[in-house]
Amino acid sequence: MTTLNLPGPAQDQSPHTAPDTPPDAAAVLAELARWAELGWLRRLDLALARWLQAELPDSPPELLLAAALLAQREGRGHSCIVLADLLALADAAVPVPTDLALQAAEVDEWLDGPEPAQQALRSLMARLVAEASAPGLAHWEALFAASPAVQVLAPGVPETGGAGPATPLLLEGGRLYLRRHWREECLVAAEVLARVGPAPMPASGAVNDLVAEAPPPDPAEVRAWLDRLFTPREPGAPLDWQRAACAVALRGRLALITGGPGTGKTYTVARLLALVFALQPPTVPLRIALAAPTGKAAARLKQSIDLALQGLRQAQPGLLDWDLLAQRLAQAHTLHKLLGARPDTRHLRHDARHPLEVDLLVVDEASMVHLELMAALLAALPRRARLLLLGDKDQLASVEAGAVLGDLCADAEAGRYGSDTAGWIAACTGAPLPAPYLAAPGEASALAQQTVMLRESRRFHGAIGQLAQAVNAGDASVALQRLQAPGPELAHLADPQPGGVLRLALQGRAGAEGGYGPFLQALGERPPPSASVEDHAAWVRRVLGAFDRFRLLCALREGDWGVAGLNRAIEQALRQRGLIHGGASAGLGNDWYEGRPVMVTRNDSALGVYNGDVGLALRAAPTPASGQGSGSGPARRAGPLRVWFADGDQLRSVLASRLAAVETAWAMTVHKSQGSEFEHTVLVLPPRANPVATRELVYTGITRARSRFTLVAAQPAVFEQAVRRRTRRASGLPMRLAGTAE
Ligand SMILES: Nc1ncnc2c1ncn2[C@@H]1O[C@H](COP(=O)(O)OP(=O)(O)OP(=O)(O)O)[C@@H](O)[C@H]1O
Repeated sequence: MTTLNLPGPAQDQSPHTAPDTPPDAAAVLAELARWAELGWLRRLDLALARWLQAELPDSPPELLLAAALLAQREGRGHSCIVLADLLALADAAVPVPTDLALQAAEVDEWLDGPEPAQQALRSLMARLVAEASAPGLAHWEALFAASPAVQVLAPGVPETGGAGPATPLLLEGGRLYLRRHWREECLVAAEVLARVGPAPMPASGAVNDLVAEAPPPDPAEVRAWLDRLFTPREPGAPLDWQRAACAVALRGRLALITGGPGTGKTYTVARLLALVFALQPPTVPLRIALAAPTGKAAARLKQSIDLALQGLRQAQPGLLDWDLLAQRLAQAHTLHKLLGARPDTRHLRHDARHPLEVDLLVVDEASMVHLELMAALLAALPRRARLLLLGDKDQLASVEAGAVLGDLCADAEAGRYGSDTAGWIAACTGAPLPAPYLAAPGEASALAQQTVMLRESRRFHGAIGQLAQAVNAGDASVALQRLQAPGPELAHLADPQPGGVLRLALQGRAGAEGGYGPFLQALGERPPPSASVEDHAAWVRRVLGAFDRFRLLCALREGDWGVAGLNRAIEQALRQRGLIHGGASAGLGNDWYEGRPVMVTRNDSALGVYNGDVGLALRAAPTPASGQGSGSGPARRAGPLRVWFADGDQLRSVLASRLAAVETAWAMTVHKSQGSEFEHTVLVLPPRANPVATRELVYTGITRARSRFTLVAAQPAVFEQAVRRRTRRASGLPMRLAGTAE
C-alpha cells in the first residue's frame, strides 16, 4: 500500500484519458500502466491485461480493465469479480440485478491505493459505461461473450465446464473468474454436496467401506455414550452444543464445527473420536488422520486431543480400549504433507486417482484453508471417509484466494436446522433444540444440518474475551472503552512514533512486563560446550518456549509500522545493545545471527518445512574437534547455525544455510499468526486508515492473546474504522451450495 502523496484522478494525467476521447484499449492499458506505476495495481495484474491484448488485439477495453482488476482482486483473496460490483462504481443508476446488488453494496476498495486511486477507477468506469451504447451488465456480458478469451456459462454448469475451449477467463452468472479458481470452486461445491447427501454404495466391499456405510447408530446408544464422555448434565438442562456437534457429526460424512477460541472444538472432537471408536465394530480398523494448515497448528491439535483423551482415560480407565484408540490416531501433519506435496512441483501425491487411505480426517484451523488447498483435499479424500472441519469462521481467511470456511458456515450463527435434525439432536442429547435455531420452511440446507457453532468460550471469560466479542459485533466504541478500562489484561498504546512499539518489544508494559526480554535471557543461558546433546535440546526447547510467549502482529507488511520496518528496528536495537551478533562478520550469511526468529515463506517438502512455520536460528550442540585434545577433555567445535522448530514436544532442525525462503519474524502479519497463541500479543495498526485493517484482522489479532493484549494504534479512529470494516470476499461458492435444500 503506498502512502505517497498521489496525483489526482485519471483524466488530469494522461493524454489517452482526456474526457472527450473514448477510452479505447490503448487508453485503458495506458491508464492501467499508470496505476501500476503508482503502486495501485501489481505489475502482474497489468501483465494479464497486456497479454490479453497481445494475444487478442481486438479485446474490448472493458475486458482489459476487468482482467487486470480480476488479477488484482485475486491477489487480495477474491476468487472472482462480480461485474455488477464493478459497474456500480460507474454510476449508481446502472441497472444491477437485485440478487447481485447486495454484494455491490459491500464491496471494499478495488485498487491498492488511497482515495485518488478509487476515484481514478470510478472515473474510468464512468467513461467506459457512458461510451457504451447500451450501458449495463447485459452489455458487458455480451462484450465478454464475444471474446475468444472468455467462456460464458449459465450458473451451475458442472465442473467439467461443458464443451468448448479452455479459455483463461470464465463468466458465470455475472461473475468473472480465472478458470483455475472456477474449477476449484465447482469441485469444492460438488464434493461438499456429495458428502452432505446420501452415502454412496460401497465401491469395493473392502472392510473400510463399511465404516461410512454402517446404518446411523441408535440414538439411545449415542446418548448413553455422550453421557459417559461428557460431564453429566442436570435433568432439564438446556442443549449442550458440544454434544449436539457430536450427534450431528455422527450422522454424515462431513461436519463443520465452528466457534471462537476456547469454545471447546478440540475438546469436542476428542470425545467424538472416542464415540466413533466406541460405536465401531471392533473388526473394523478405523484409520484416523489429523491435519492442519501449519505445522504448529497440527502439533497443537494432536497435543490437545492427546491431552483430552488422557483425561478421559484417567477418569474412566475401563470405558474403552484406550491403547487401541491411541494407535489409530496417527501423528498430525500439515495438509501439504498429508497430501504428499513434492519438492519443486505443485503436483501432490494424493489426488482423486491416488486417494488418501483414511476413514476419518480431522482438519483444524480450517479458516486458513484456501480454495486451491480445499479443492485438493476434497479431491484426494475418498467420499466414504468422514471429514471434520474445525475452525473459527470469524477469523481472517487465508491470504490466498477463497474464504471457504466462511462460505461453508454461512448458516452457522442462525442454525437453520430442519425438523429431522432437531429430532436427532434431541434424541441423542436429551435436550430439545432451542426454537430460534429451527429453520423457516424451505430454509434448511443440507450443509446447515451438518454444521454446529459452539457458542460458549471456556478460556476467555475476562477482558480479552469481552473485547473480542465487542469487535466481532462491530461495536467499536464498546471495544475502545474496554481497551481503556483499568486492569493488566488490556492496554492501548497511542504513541505516534514506532519507538513505543520497540519499547514494548524489549521490555513489555506495566501489567505485561517482559516483551522479548525473557527470550533474550534464555538465549544467553546456552549450556557450556561440554553439555550433553540432551542438555542442548532442553535449552533449545526453553528458548523456543520463551520466544512463543510474546509476539508483535502487524496489519501491514511494509513501512515503519509494518513487519519489515519493525523487524529492522528491533534488529538494530538488539545489535546496539550487544544482544545479537552475526552477519558476515561472525562468519554467517548476511542476514543470519544466533537468535534470529524466522518464518518459512515457501513449502519445501524435501527439507520438511512449510509456509508459515516459525523457527529460531541457534547453534547446534558443539561436536568434538577431531585430532585435538587437552587435559580437560577433547576440544569441541561450535556447532553450525541451524533453524529449530518445535512440533509439540518434538524438535526438528534444518541448516540455516539451506533455508532460502525465510523472513525475520520478531514481527509478523496477523495473517501468518493464525493457528498460534502467545501469552502477550501486541497488535500494531497502521497510523492512517487502510483497507487492509478489517474487523476480521483485529478479531484474529486479539484472539491470539492468551492473557495480555496490547493495541498499538496512534489514532483511535483507525481502530474504529477497522472494526467497522467487514471483508466480504467475492465467491460463487455460496451460490453453488445454495441448492442443498434438505
Ligand atoms: N465441556 C467442557 N467442560 C470442561 N472443560 C472444557 C469443556 N469444553 C472445553 N473445555 C476446556 O476449555 C479449554 C478450551 O477448549 P479447546 O482447546 O477444546 O477449545 P478450542 O475451541 O479448540 O480452542 P482453540 O480455538 O484455541 O483451538 C480447554 O482447556 C478444554 O479442556
